Amino acid sequence: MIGFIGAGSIGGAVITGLVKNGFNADEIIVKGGHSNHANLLGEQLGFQVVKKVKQLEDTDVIFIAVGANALDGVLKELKEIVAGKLIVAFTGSATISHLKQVLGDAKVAHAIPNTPVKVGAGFTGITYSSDFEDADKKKIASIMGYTGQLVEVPENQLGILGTVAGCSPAFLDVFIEALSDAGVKHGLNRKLAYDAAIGMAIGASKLAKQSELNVSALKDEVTSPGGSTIRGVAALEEYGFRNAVIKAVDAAEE
Ligand SMILES: NC(=O)C1=CN([C@@H]2O[C@H](COP(=O)(O)OP(=O)(O)OC[C@H]3O[C@@H](n4cnc5c(N)ncnc54)[C@H](OP(=O)(O)O)[C@@H]3O)[C@@H](O)[C@H]2O)C=CC1
Ligand SMILES: O=C(O)[C@@H]1CCC=N1
Repeated sequence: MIGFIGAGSIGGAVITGLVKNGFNADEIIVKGGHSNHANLLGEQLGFQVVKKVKQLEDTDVIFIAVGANALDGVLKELKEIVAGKLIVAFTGSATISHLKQVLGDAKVAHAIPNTPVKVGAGFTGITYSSDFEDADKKKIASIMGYTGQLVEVPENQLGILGTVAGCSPAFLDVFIEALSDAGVKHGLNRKLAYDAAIGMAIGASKLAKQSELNVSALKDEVTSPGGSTIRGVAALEEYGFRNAVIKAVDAAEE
């Protein structure tokens, strides 16, 4: 059995990705928050929702998906049942040392998933406490594997990895929205403009993933000499697109 504390944006996305990709909903127990959100998701996906952290006693892995303001309250309750369990916190501000300090001897991990976990195409960075054994890591990997890729990194790289993979779905969504706005400005209807922009993002990402060429060379393949694309690339540079992306990551990191 696995447990979740919190089923908001990221908790809900991970749970949805698990269930939609074949993880048995009967093996999931969720401790919800103050709203009805966890109950509604539970009705949709078929997992059990409980009112107290203590009711997660029979689980062997617990994912914490609450925000920073609720973390310490949750950890305090968790301490009573933590023995022998693996604890994985998604809370952005959590650190291994803080989790260890409050939970004592528990094996803890800090992970930053991204919202594409919801469709099994996620990219999650994770850092484990030093007492995590290979079998423990395999157990977490076998669960998170339902939601996409899981990559272990040292704790000092988890923040930036979480920004590059975890915040950036919002950056890409803004790009897709802007591209579709431009299509509408030039006469496409909104649905076709979104279909084209999203279809391109999926296709170009798939090509970048599968091709032996790096993205710079893939860009070169699109930019015909004297053609329209290089003029668009030049305009992106003129308006500081590359720097805007770097500044967005800087801002998120701060
Ligand atoms: N959104 C994302 O893409 C990502 C978020 N994160 C991190 O995950 C954390 C949560 O973010 P996000 O999901 O966006 O935020 P949300 O506000 O969407 O979700 C937080 C959830 O926690 C629930 N909650 C609060 N207190 C408790 C409690 N005591 N017991 C059980 N549940 C509780 C809330 O339930 P209710 O509203 O019902 O009270 C809410 O559904 C943040 O620290 C964020 O940095 C990490 C990676 C990606
Ligand atoms: O905005 C946030 O705080 C979280 C962290 C990664 C994605 N969303």
